[in-house]
Amino acid sequence: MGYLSCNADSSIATCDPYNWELHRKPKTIHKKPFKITHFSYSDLETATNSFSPTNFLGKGSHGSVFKASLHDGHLIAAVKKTTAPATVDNEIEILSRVRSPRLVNLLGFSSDSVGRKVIVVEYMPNGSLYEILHTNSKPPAWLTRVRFALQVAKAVQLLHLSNPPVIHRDIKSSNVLIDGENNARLGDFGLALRGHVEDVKIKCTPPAGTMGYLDPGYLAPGDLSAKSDVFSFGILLLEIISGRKAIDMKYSPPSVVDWAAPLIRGGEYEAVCDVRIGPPEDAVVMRRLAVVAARCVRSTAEKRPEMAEVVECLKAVCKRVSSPIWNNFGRRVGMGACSSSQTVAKYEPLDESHAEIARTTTRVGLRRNRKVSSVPGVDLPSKEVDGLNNKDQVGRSRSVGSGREIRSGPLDSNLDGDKQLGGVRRRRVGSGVKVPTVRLNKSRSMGMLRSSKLVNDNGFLVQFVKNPNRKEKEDAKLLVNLEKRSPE
Ligand SMILES: Nc1ncnc2c1ncn2[C@@H]1O[C@H](COP(=O)(O)OP(=O)(O)OP(=O)(O)O)[C@@H](O)[C@H]1O
Repeated sequence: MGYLSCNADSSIATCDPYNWELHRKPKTIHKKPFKITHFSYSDLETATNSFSPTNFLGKGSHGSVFKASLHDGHLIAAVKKTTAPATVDNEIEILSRVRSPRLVNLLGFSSDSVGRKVIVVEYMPNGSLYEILHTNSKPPAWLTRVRFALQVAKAVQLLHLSNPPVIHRDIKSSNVLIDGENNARLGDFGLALRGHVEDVKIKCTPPAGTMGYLDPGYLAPGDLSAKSDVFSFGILLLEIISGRKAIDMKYSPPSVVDWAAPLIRGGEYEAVCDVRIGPPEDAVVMRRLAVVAARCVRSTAEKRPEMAEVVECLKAVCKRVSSPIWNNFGRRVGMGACSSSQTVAKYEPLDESHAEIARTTTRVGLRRNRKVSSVPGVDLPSKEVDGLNNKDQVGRSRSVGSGREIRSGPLDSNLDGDKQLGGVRRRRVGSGVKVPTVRLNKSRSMGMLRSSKLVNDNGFLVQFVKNPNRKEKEDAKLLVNLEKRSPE
């Protein structure tokens, strides 16, 4: 069973955005129907200077993206040429049914002389969140980070509230693009699935995603739920807070969740903030961001919050960051309040030596995240996770960049530095909760890493409320509220 595929022409012909019902319509949905254009390929060739290097915007795991100037320069678009036709069909099918200012929207499509489809989407002139966080010389300030986090959370919420829901399956910083008004938008729907989790289509689609962001509990088609997106969003949030990549071999542990989870659990919220900008002035901001990220990456999917809850939490955080004077009024009286812009300026990049010292010292190399995707024809496990044994398999497709095959045999796991190869096994941990442990081989295991401590303690929030004296009342209330909605 492979990617979802559909005939683009027919999917577009039958597409009607008015039928895109939502359980609860977020304000961001466009009410008007939108037009998907079938561009002539020669027009796209002209618009991209024959897909010339000067128009090249970037390369992903399935193809390249070019800037196109259409309609006499009145429409600037991005044209994606891909080597994986199924992902294009899927992206066209899904994006023709949903549209929002929070998404990189579909403008149209075309086919070359041999029938390979290309997809035309809105052009995002300000790069990706990955670049902003990891390659730009000036790291973004807290307000920018929180805004981006909120905007992505809204995008994911919108997808999950659609009817039928859309599960993106590939939320990561390189799929968050920044538009001309400096707003974050979620793009790349090549792996997205539209439907209810009990639908045969979803039940038959092998797991896919990107190493480092992939829900460790998503091992078989039947494991998929919107909570897998919540997990990936949690990793993205940790990345936004810390400025660390989802997986970075410069650090030990390389996985951002394995590094951040114990710190957050121990109440060391500021330890996970990006050392280049220091913690936000308002300590509550850091605490809330860390708590919500930690909840999103909980190993038990049911215990993760819904995106609606994450959105509400981030909205509140956004308010606090954008109005620091009001929020910190009590604290600042007598200390001299500073303006919002001053607050931001205070945490602009520290000098390089400071940042260097503050970083973890175990640097062993650099590695980009890899996309793993469904492989047609892979023999999938029929049993539930509880019954996984050595014969169970999850298909993995080619890795990004390296062009090497990722094992499609039994998964190897790497937990607590365990480097053994082998099949899927189970571990019983402190809380008595059974957790499937998946072995990845040494060089490819990072995406499946997770904190055993996180599992052992069976959740962060229990830890947080152990020492209520150290927390502000308001935070305690927040945690209790969050926990109530996601009972143990
Ligand atoms: N709409 C767009 N506007 C501007 N640049 C874009 C747009 N879409 C993609 N890009 C650029 O092209 C690059 C490749 O995008 P693509 O979606 O193919 O892959 P990716 O998300 O980086 O990786 P992967 O394929 O593994 O998800 C992006 O990193 C980005 O720099």
